Amino acid sequence: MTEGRLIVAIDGPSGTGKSSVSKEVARRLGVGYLDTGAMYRAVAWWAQHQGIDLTDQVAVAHAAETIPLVMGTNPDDPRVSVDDIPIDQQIRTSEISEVVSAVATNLAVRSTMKKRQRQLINQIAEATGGVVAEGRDITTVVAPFADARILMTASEEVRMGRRSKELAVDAEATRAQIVERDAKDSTVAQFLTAADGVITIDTSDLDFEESVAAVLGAIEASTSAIAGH
Ligand SMILES: Nc1ncnc2c1ncn2[C@@H]1O[C@H](COP(=O)(O)OP(=O)(O)OP(=O)(O)O)[C@@H](O)[C@H]1O
Ligand SMILES: Nc1ccn([C@H]2C[C@H](O)[C@@H](COP(=O)(O)O)O2)c(=O)n1
Repeated sequence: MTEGRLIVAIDGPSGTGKSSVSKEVARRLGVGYLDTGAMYRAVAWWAQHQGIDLTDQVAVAHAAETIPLVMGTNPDDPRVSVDDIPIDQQIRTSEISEVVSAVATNLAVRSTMKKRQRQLINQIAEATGGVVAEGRDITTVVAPFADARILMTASEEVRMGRRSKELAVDAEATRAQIVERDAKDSTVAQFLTAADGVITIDTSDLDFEESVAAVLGAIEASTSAIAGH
């Protein structure tokens, strides 16, 4: 740990429970939280709001550089706003879920996001004593220096079940979206298998509380290993 600041990086495919588990872990540790997927969603929403065609890579990259985005980092209320407009609901619509990969696979956008996310991680850790940051490339690209690096996985069936329960829709209706999005996103980020030094937690047979306990255990193991070094 750097000067008493705890940085936790969590990656994994869609629907594994990264956001809900990360928020709870941040709450229990009394540190901040960063949802990096929400940042890609915000860029997609902002670009569309400005009439930009998401296949126009240069215009979308410019939108990512200039977006007046403010990320809430309180795990109890991680509000996302653009130009002072709260957009939490707008960015989680199925319309945005369907198009967000076009933004997330734009390499110029990823480069801008990496800088912003790394800056935010350091600022949040400075302000609250630590941060739990989650996404697809946090353990590998954005914060490979994190004190604990975790890949959360779950079988496709379990992930679809969790997502469809949450959205109150048929599991089959979510299959195509989840599978297609992960396939596209995994062309630019490694979140299907763990990189060296990253601890894998398979939550397929774990309930929510057990998943939180497993992540807290992995953080404890990683930080003890660093302290004993
Ligand atoms: N271990 C678990 N057991 C049962 N349900 C869980 C578990 N973990 C998370 N859930 C539920 O699964 C749903 C999906 O979780 P969440 O949105 O946190 O996933 P995610 O990995 O962040 O997905 P995405 O990357 O698509 O945003 C939520 O309703 C959450 O409460
Ligand atoms: N670090 C990240 C975070 C997210 N993404 C992509 C993956 C999704 O297509 C999109 C939204 O993420 P979600 O809110 O569903 O977790 O952003 C990424 O490429 N890198």
